[in-house]
Amino acid sequence: MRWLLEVTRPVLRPLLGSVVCRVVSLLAGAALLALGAYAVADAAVHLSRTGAPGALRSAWAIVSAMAVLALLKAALRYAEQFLGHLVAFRALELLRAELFRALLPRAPRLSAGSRSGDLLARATKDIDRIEVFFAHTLAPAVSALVVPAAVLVVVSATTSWVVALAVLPLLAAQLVLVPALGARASVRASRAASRQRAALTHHVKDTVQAMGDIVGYGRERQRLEQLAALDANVASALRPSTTWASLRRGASQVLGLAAPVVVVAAGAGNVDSGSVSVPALAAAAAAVLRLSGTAQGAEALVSALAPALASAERVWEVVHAPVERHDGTRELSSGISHEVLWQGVSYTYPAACAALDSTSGSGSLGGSVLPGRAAPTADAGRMSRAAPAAAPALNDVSLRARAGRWTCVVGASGSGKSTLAMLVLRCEPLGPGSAQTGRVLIDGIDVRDLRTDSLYQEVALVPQHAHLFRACVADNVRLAAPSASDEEVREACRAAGVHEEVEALPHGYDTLVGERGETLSGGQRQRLALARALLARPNLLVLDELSSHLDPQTQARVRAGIRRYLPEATVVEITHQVRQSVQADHVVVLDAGKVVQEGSPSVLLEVDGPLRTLLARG
Ligand SMILES: Nc1ncnc2c1ncn2[C@@H]1O[C@H](COP(=O)(O)OP(=O)(O)OP(=O)(O)O)[C@@H](O)[C@H]1O
Repeated sequence: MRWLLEVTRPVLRPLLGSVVCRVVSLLAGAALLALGAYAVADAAVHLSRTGAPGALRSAWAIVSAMAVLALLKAALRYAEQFLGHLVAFRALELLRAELFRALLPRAPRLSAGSRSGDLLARATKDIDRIEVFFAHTLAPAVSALVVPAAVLVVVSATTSWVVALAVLPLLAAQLVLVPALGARASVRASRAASRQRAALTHHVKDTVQAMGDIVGYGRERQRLEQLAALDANVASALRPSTTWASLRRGASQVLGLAAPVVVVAAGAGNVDSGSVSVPALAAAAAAVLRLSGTAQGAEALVSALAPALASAERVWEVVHAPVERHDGTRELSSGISHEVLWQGVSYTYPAACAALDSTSGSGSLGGSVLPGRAAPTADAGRMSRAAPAAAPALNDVSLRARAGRWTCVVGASGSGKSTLAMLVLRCEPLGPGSAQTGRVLIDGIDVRDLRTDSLYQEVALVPQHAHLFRACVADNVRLAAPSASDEEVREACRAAGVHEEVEALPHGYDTLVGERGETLSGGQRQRLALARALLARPNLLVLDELSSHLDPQTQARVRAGIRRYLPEATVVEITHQVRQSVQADHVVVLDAGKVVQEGSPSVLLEVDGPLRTLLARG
């Protein structure tokens, strides 16, 4: 709560304005009802005493006063809603900015080790739910205290303190006892529901992304069943909260309706003795009746606050997740090609990450997203118990990629090639069970000691599955260098061997590539990602399976283009294409996380060793 108020400090003033408008509007509402009741009771008393209706003159005065009060109430209600929503949307903006600011120093590890659906749920739904706290909770809660107090003072002054005192316990119960009923259980249930909703979001996102496969393999029914199960989980997680909310609402209404009866009962004696008039008592009963809705704001506070706080907690977790590794302070010299040295490197993936990965396609039912944080759900507990200790992806690997040379790392699938590349850019996931020993050095500096901006300025990674944004081709390439001219973008695309294909698109470089580049072929996507990396003119280029979608001729053209564009850069290429690796300056063969052979390809091909075996396998 304190954190929420700190983040949203800039909106606290309009929030106060919204609270004041609500309080005055509710007081106007109570006065409106009281005035009406007073007028009716006065007329009834007059009728019973004289047998004739009251004077028209006072009726007009009362109707006019009521009209003014009604207009005032409407205007204030509008102002309250306007300010409340202004505050809410501005608060959402502040919270989203806070979340994204927190993600930056944790990226790219956070995305490498997290379930993106859960992260998405925190950034969208959870933050949206906090809106309730600002727009619909604070003002009602404050007015639930202030308005009854003010009304009781007026009741005491216009009738008797006995009447005010008699109704006080009912109001106190409505404001304090009722909201406390099941409050903790509601917060617990809301927390559980938030986690289940995140699992649901993740499942929906997975399903939408894999729609083609799901329909192709006829798995629609299973996916729908899993969706229904996740939906049922959300509902059952919410059940205690909704049950308590109904009980609170019922109790609050009973107390609210009992209050005017108590006013009448307590004031009857005073009426008999003549110290309180019937119209005054009727007005007091009406005002107290009007309070029942106001006091229900306290009960509504608990019902609305529980999910808002549970969501706030989930956002807080991301914002306050430890930055596992702080940025370094050293810089790489620019303008020279760099040497990379993996020195006795072993790396094991986080166990939870491996377990989550293995369940992601089957509608997994919860789990933590943050590397380094224990998953708080029962499911996640089950996962981590069930997760076997992961085998190291790299096992004491030592190798050197010489400055300005082209080094190819080859090996069977799963031998650890991509992991090797990931460690250079420090984007390996961290979390329980992850372990790295040894060092990765660029020009003799441990990559962990480097400043991130220096690392990313000098080193570019073209990953296996590069992300293309829903934007035009040119803007996708420009991600690496936003100020690059059209000609520079074209030049990078020429070097990546994709220029002609882009020109042939309906709008050339202005063609929208669709979500994740779905309107392009796999090979075109890869080469656009390469063009993006080239445009940054890195001095160390890491290519992860660049050629997997390319025919041998295109591969040769792309390799020549890279060399022409970056003649001095060090290139580390991770590839399955053993045949193409023989064109490199240096080849490293990995097997089960270990280097089993390395050297110049011409020398390696002369001996009957792992490279020749891989080559023979094709
Ligand atoms: N995010 C991850 N979480 C857990 N284990 C992982 C993760 N990524 C890779 N691994 C495991 O680490 C090992 C090495 O994987 P890596 O991707 O480095 O191999 P690779 O040689 O690049 O494979 P491929 O050629 O198929 O891409 C594999 O056993 C793989 O299952």
